[in-house]
Amino acid sequence: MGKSCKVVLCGLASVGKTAVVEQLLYGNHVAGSDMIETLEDIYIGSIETDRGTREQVRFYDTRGLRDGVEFPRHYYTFADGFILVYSIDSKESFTRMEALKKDIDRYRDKKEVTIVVLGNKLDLQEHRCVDAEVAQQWARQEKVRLWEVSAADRRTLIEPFVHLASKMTQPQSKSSFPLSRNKNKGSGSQDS
Ligand SMILES: Nc1nc2c(ncn2[C@@H]2O[C@H](COP(=O)(O)OP(=O)(O)OP(=O)(O)O)[C@@H](O)[C@H]2O)c(=O)[nH]1
Repeated sequence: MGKSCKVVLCGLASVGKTAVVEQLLYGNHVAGSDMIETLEDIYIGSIETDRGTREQVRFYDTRGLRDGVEFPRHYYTFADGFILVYSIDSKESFTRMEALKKDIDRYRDKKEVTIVVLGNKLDLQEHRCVDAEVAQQWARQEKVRLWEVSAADRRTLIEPFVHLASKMTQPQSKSSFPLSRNKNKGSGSQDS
């Protein structure tokens, strides 16, 4: 088991942040169940990576953003990863998520954080307000991965969380230290 990574879940209120993390870890969220407003909850999970290792992840489920509620700045600097959640039936939640991504880029002082975006409530197709292709195009521009998921269907959550855990714990490539013990010039390579 490697080091524990810190992942912050954030987004507009009621988009399903708690539902997503509880469905992933416990498999017991029933969509539409009574909601309890989160202040901050911490979940510890063991997530499998695409290398077959298991990594311990601390999920910080944050207070949902509402009018007049700013996302606390300290999260920007201490997280190793972010899960930005919007709901496909709410354009406002997408706009708020975009603003969060901008603020992460502006305020994080770590060189690298992994960001995964979830368009939740995929089961509410008939109420869709955020176009899937427009969302994917935005994600490509921002160089982040985006999945549409439903907290009601745990299978939709596996791929994004495996991706997140794998990226956050990716071993440093040897080639990122190009000149150590190597007298040949120009032998370095760039991380993709
Ligand atoms: N249909 C449907 N409902 C969902 C889904 N995910 C969450 N919900 C419902 O949406 C409501 C809000 O879910 P929460 O998980 O409490 O949302 P949250 O973002 O954690 O809310 P705050 O803590 O207030 O920010 C609850 O009634 C959930 O059951 C989903 O994928 N589909």
